[in-house]
Amino acid sequence: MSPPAQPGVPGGRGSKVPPARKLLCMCSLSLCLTYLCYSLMGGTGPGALRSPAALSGTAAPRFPAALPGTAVPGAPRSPAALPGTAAPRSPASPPSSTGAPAPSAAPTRASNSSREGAAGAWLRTPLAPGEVITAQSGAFERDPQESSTTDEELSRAGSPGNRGGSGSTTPDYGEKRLPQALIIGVKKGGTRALLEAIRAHPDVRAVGTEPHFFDRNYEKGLEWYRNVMPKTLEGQITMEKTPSYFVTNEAPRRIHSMAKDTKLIVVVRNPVTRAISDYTQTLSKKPEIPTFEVLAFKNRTLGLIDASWSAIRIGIYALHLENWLQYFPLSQILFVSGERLITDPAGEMAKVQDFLGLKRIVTEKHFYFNKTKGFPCLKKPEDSSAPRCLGKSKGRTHPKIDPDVIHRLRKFYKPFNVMFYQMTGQDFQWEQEESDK
Ligand SMILES: Nc1ncnc2c1ncn2[C@@H]1O[C@H](COP(=O)(O)OS(=O)(=O)O)[C@@H](OP(=O)(O)O)[C@H]1O
Repeated sequence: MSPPAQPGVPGGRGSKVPPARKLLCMCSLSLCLTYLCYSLMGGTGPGALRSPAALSGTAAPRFPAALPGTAVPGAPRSPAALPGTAAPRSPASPPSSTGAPAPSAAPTRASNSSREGAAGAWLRTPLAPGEVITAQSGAFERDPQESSTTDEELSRAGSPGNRGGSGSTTPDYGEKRLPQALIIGVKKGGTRALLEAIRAHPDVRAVGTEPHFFDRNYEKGLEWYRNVMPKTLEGQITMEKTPSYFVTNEAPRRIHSMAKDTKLIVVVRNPVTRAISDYTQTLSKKPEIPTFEVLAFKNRTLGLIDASWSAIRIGIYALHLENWLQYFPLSQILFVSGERLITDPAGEMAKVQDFLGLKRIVTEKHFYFNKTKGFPCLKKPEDSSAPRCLGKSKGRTHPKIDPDVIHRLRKFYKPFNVMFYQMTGQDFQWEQEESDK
C-alpha cells in the first residue's frame, strides 16, 4: 500500500518512489550523520554535541533536499541519500505493534452542528492544581519529564463517576471515549493555552489533567485511560494533552495501536526559548540548581552543548518527529506555532479547528490581550466576573541568560530547525527572532 500523498511533496501516489518515504529516508540519514559527526567531534559520549559553530571546517551535517514551496533561506541542500542505509518505515506500514490492543472505535468527527451562540457559553475550567507548578525530579531532570498532573489528581480523574476532569459544568451526559485527538507536545510550547482555547469549543471535551498514559501509565490499560476521559455526546471530540509524548520513543507505536487515525497536534516554539522556559520552571521548584549557562554545556570552552540535558534535547524537534513519521503520515499531524499562539491566538485556533474538522467557533471574539498578564486570555464567561488567564506558571519571567550562550545555542539548533522546517513544510522563522522572550 502506498503512503498517502504528503502536503508540499511532489509526486503524490503516482511516483515510483513515494516522496514521503524518500523524505523520511533522507531525513533519517542526515540526522544519523549529524549525530555521528557531533559525537565523533565531541568524543565525550552521545550526549555531548558540539555546537555547529565549533564544527566549522569539519564534516557538516547533511540535510534533506528542500521541499518545493518550503524555501528556507540559507538552508544547505543535501546530496541524494547514501545507498546502503536503512530507510525508515513508511507511515502506511508501521512496524508491528506489541502494545495494547487497538480498540475498534473509530475517531468521531465533530458534527459541526454546534450553534455559533454556544461560543458565548464559556465554561470556566480552572487549571488543575498541579498545573501551577510542575515538579522535576532527579538532578535537574536529566531524564524524567515533569508533570503538571499529580497521581492523586489522576486517580480522582479515573475514579468512577468522575467527569473526566474537564472542569466544565456541561451536564454529565454521554459516554467516556478514548481520545480522537491528542496534543502531544512540546513541553513549554504553549500546550496549556491551546488546550484551554480548544475547550471553549462546544464540540470538544478534554481532560484537564495530563494523563501521561502513553509514557507513564500505559500498563494501566486502555480502560483506565478511557475512564480518565470526560463524557462526550455523539459528534463531540475527546482530547487530552500530555507534552512529554512527543519525546517518548514508545508513544507513536502505542498511539497508533490504539487508533491509527488519531489526530496529533504539536505546539512548537523556538527551541532556545523553550529550553530557557523549561529551565525556569525547574528553577522555580529548585532554586539551588546551577545556572542555565552551566547546565547547557558539557564543556563550554570547547563549545560542547550538553544534549543529554532534557531542556536541550527536547528542542531537537527533527529527531523526535522522525519517530512519529514512522507511524503517522504528516497529514495527520498539525504543527502549531507557540509564538503565533501568543501573537495571533485566533489565527492558530482557526487552523486547529480546521484540522479537527470543527466549525470555526473559537475566533478573535474569544480572546483579549491582558496587559497585566502580558498574554492573551480568554474572555470572561457571561456568568462570571473573572477573565480566564492561565496561571502563574504560564508566562514566567525568564532569567537573563548570557547572550553568548544564546548565540551558541541558536547555532546549535539551526541545522535541526532547518531540517524540521523541511520535514514539516513550514518555516517557523526562529532564526529571525531578535530576542528570546
Ligand atoms: N495565553 C497564554 N498565557 C500564558 N502563557 C502562554 C499563553 N500562550 C502561550 N503561552 C506560553 O505557554 C508556555 C507554557 O507552555 P505549556 O503550557 O506547554 O507548558 S507545560 O509543558 O504544560 O508545562 C509559557 O511559557 P513561559 O512564558 O516560559 O512560562 C508561555 O509562554
